[in-house]
Amino acid sequence: MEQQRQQGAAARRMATLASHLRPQRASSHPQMEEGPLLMGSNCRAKGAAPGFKVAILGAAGGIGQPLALLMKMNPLVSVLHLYDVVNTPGVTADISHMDTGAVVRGFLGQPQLENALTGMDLVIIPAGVPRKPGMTRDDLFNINAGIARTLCEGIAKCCPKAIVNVISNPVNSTVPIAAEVFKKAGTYDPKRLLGVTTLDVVRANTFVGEVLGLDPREVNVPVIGGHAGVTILPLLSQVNPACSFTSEEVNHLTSRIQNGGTEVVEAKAGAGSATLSMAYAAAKFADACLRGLRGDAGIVECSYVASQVTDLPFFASKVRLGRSGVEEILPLGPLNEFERSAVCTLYFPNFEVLFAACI
Ligand SMILES: NC(=O)C1=CN([C@@H]2O[C@H](COP(=O)(O)OP(=O)(O)OC[C@H]3O[C@@H](n4cnc5c(N)ncnc54)[C@H](O)[C@@H]3O)[C@@H](O)[C@H]2O)C=CC1
Ligand SMILES: O=C([O-])CC(=O)C(=O)O
Repeated sequence: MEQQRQQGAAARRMATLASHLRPQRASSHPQMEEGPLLMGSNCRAKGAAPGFKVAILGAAGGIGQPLALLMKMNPLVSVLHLYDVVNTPGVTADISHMDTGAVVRGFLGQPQLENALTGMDLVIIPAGVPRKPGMTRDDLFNINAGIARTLCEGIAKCCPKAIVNVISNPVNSTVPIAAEVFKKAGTYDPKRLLGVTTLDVVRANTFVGEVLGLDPREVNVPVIGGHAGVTILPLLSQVNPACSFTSEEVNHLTSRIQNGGTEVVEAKAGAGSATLSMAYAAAKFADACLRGLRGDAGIVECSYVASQVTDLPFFASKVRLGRSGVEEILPLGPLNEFERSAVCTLYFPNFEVLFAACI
C-alpha cells in the first residue's frame, strides 16, 4: 500500500517535471500572455499591491534582460510586462522566480503588443539593433526608426498617458520619431517622452571619480546636448562636489565620455554595444521617473527631451521629474569658455539665445 502511494507520488512528480520540459510555446508558461484570463490588465496585482506597472519592450535583448532583472528588484514596481519578438518565455520564466514583489508577465510578438502595453504607467524601450565596430549610431536609423514607430503606435493606442523612456539608438532621432507618432495619434505630451542619456552621466561620474580619486557615487556631472559623439557635452565646470581640472584633464575626460559607447563597441568586437552598464543606467533613470510619479520632490536627472533651451527642438539637459513626467527643464547654468564654445558650435547659430539660456 505504502509502495503504491510512493509510486503514485513519484509518477505525479515526473508528470510535473515533464510538463516543465516540453518545447516552448508562448502559452505553455504560466507567466506568459495566454488569453483573456491572463491579460496584462487583469494581472492579480492590479489594485492589490501598491506600485507602478512597467513594460519593457525589447526585454529579451542584451539590455532588456538585465534591465528586467533590475526592474523586478525595484520595490516601486508592482507589475512588470516583458515584451519582445523573440525569447520572452524563457526570460519571463527565469525573472518570475525572483522572490521580489513585482508580478511578471511575458508577451511574445506583435499580436501580444497591445496586451503588453494596456494599463502601463511607464514603458521602457530598448528594442532595436545595436552597433558593430566601424558603425555610428546613425547607421542604426533605418532599422530602429521603424521599430520605434511600431512600438509607439502601440503606446498611443493602449497607454497614451504612460511615461515613455526611449533607449533605442540613435536616441537623437528615435525620440523625435516617437514624438511624431504621438502627434499623429493625438496623444503627444512632451512631458511624458524622455530619451535616456543616463549612461553618459554614469560614465562621466565614473571617469571624473577616477581622475579625482573620488568614489563615483559621490560625483555628479551634468551631461547635456544629445547622445552621439560630440553632441554629448559633459559640463565639467558644474561637477558636484566643486572641483577644477587642468586643460589636459578636460580634453581627456570630454573625449572619453563622448566616446564611451565606442569604447565598449570596440571591446565587444562585434558582439554588440553597452548592455550591462546601460541596464544599470536605464534602471536608475526609470526609478527616478517612478519616484517622480509617486510625488517625491526634488528629483533631477539629465534627459533628452522636447526643449526650448536651445534652437533645437530636442536637447538633453537637467530636468525635474514629477507626477506628470518632466515638470521643469532647468537652465544650463553658467558655462565656462570651453563649454560655451562647444554649445555655440553645436547648438546655437544664434548666440543671443545662448546667453538667455545660460541665465
Ligand atoms: N540610450 C543609450 O544610452 C544606449 C542605447 N543603446 C541602444 O539600445 C538598443 C538595444 O541594444 P541591445 O539590447 O544591446 O540590443 P539586442 O540586439 O541585444 O536586443 C534588442 C532586442 O530588441 C528586440 N526587438 C527587435 N525588434 C523588436 C520589435 N519590433 N519589438 C520588440 N522587440 C524588438 C530584439 O528581439 C532583441 O531582443 C540599440 O539600439 C542600442 O544602440 C545601447 C546602449 C546605450
Ligand atoms: O555606443 C552605442 O552604440 C551604444 C550607446 O549608445 C552607448 O553605449 O552609449
